[in-house]
Amino acid sequence: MTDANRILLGVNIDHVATLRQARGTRYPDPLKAALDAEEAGADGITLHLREDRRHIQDHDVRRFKEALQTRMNFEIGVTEEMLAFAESIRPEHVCLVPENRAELTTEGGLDVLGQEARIRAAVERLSRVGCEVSLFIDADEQQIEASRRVGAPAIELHTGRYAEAHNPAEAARELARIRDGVACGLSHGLIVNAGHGLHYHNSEPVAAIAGINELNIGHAIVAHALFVGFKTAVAEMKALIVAAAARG
Ligand SMILES: CC(=O)[C@@H](O)[C@H](O)COP(=O)(O)O
Ligand SMILES: NCC(=O)COP(=O)(O)O
Repeated sequence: MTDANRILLGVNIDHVATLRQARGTRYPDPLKAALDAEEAGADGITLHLREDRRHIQDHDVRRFKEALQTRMNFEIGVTEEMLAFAESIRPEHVCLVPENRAELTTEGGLDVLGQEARIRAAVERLSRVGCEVSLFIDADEQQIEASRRVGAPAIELHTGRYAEAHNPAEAARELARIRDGVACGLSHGLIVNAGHGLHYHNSEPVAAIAGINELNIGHAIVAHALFVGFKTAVAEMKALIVAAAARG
C-alpha cells in the first residue's frame, strides 16, 4: 500500500460522556472507551470540550493527556478560555471548530475567511506550545486558501452535508465537493482530514479519496458500540475505511 492510500481513524468519544452526563454518574468512562479504541486500532482520540460542557469535562481532558497511548485531537471553539486551557494541556493536535450554544451539533465549518486575524493569532499561540493545529471548515476553496494563509498546517473538512444528504444525487454532489476540497487542500500543502456524521454505511467513499489523511468518527461508533462493544465497533470501522482507501 502506498502513502496515497493509507488512512487513519480518529475516534471521537464525546458521546460516551453524553451518556454519563445524562445522569451525572461516574460511568461510562470516556477514557476507558478511548483506551479500548486504541487497542482496537484507533490512530488517535478526538474530544470536543464544548463551552456548555454538555459532554466532555475539563477533568476528562487532563486525564486523557496523561493516559492516551496514541495522540489527542482536542476540539475547541476559538475563545480565550479554550485557547488558554489548550495551552495548559498541550495536546498533540488542536482542531478549531465553530461553536453555537444552541446547536444540536456542529452545524457548519469555521469561517476562517471572515476572521483571518483572529484565527491566525490562535494558530500562532497553539503552534508556539507545540500543537499541530487544524481548522474544521467546509470544503470551500476560499476557506481552504484562508486556512493556508493563517498558517494552519491541517484542515478537517466538514462532511455533515454529505452524511445528511436526502438522496443519492445530493450525496454525490456533496462527495464531489469534498473530493475537490481534498485536492485543493493538498495542492496548498495542507494535511487534509475529514469528519462529522460519518457512519458505517457512508464512510467508504470518503475514505477512498486519494490523499485524505484521517477520518474523525464518533457518534456512529459510540451508537454501534452499544450493541457490539467498543473494541468491535472501532475495529469494524477501521477495517472498513482501510479497505476502502486501499481500493481507492
Ligand atoms: C466538531 C465535531 O464535528 C464534533 O466534535 C462534534 O461536534 C461532536 O459532537 P457534538 O456536535 O454532538 O457535540
Ligand atoms: N470532527 C468530527 C468528529 O470528531 C466526529 O463527529 P461525529 O462522527 O460524532 O459526527
